Amino acid sequence: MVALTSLSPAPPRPSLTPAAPRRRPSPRGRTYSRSIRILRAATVEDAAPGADDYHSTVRSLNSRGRHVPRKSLGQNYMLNSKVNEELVAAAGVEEGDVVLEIGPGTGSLTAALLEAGATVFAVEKDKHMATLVKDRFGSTERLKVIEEDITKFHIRSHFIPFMKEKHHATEKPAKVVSNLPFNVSTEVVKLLLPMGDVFSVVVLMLQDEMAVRLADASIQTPEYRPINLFVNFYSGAATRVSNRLRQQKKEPEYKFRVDRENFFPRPKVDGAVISFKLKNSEGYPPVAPKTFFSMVNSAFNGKRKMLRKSLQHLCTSSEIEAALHNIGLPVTARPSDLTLDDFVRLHNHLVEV
Ligand SMILES: C[S@@+](CC[C@H](N)C(=O)[O-])C[C@H]1O[C@@H](n2cnc3c(N)ncnc32)[C@H](O)[C@@H]1O
Repeated sequence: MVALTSLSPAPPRPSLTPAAPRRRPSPRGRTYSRSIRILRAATVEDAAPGADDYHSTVRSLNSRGRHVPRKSLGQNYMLNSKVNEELVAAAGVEEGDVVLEIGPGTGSLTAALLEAGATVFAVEKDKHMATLVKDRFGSTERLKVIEEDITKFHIRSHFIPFMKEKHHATEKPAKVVSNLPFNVSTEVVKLLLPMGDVFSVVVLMLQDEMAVRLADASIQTPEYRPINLFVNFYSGAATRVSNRLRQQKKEPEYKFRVDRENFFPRPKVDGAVISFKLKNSEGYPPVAPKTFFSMVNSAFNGKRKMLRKSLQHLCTSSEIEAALHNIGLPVTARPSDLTLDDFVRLHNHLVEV
């Protein structure tokens, strides 16, 4: 039986010493990793119906022939129903909410969302898991399962009509709650954050390291990257009041760490839950996102270079120096010295040149 550890609060984040994988010889003389051994052993276990613990997860996986979790699809299933409940609570899901869930897997988080009274639109890439989750909740009208790859799926054209139908006349925005496959998390974050007209809150289980980088990276640190500017552009408090509000409540919010022992099979890294409050377009900085992020990416291509050098394809270095001077920054500034507001002002000065 795998040991489940409880949720760990966000700060401080103690470092964990990963347990050495236990191995035992297989009947054919090969060795199985611990997770596969657990999968085999559990087929004979009796699980409490409906409980999303280790036994029921494995039972679901075995229900239509033995299904070995696929690493390429980031199939690390949640064993701890408490974590699912915390994910649902982090998004403030309530009766009547419409929620997008990416990768329902065995449906353990889906069950917690339905239990909270939500209507769920679930997108699952694995045909086997999509069928499994459809079978599990077959009779409810509060669930739609689509077998698709979220990175290729046109969310707007499928989700908005569903949301309108389920919300009837209300204008209430939807939410996203998901235990994401770690391998597509950056792509999914980039896909979802600019959708503030559809979603108010996005709560995701990510790799802990990524959640920390998104929530904590500040200027003049090596972790500060274009993705942090992207996150601040599309989520958090509106720019005009951002600095003051951010001091009151950090955005995005790192909610809690989830030890790797809570997943099956156990990944090599811990997970963490992060919450983004999406802005709608009135809250975006006053720039065209396409040209703005093209400038930001160019600036960070030469991360250690001064902006007067790395942005030379846009303007002459003296024009860049003048723009930096005009916005109150040293002419020798590097990209990691600039906040989102600084970049916006620099962009607008350079565009006007
Ligand atoms: C980390 S598991 C989470 C499963 C379940 N929600 C849970 O908490 O146990 C990720 C799930 O996402 C699915 N998945 C992987 N890549 C996907 C993609 N590109 N689009 C949609 N689903 C995907 C996997 O098949 C798997 O079911």
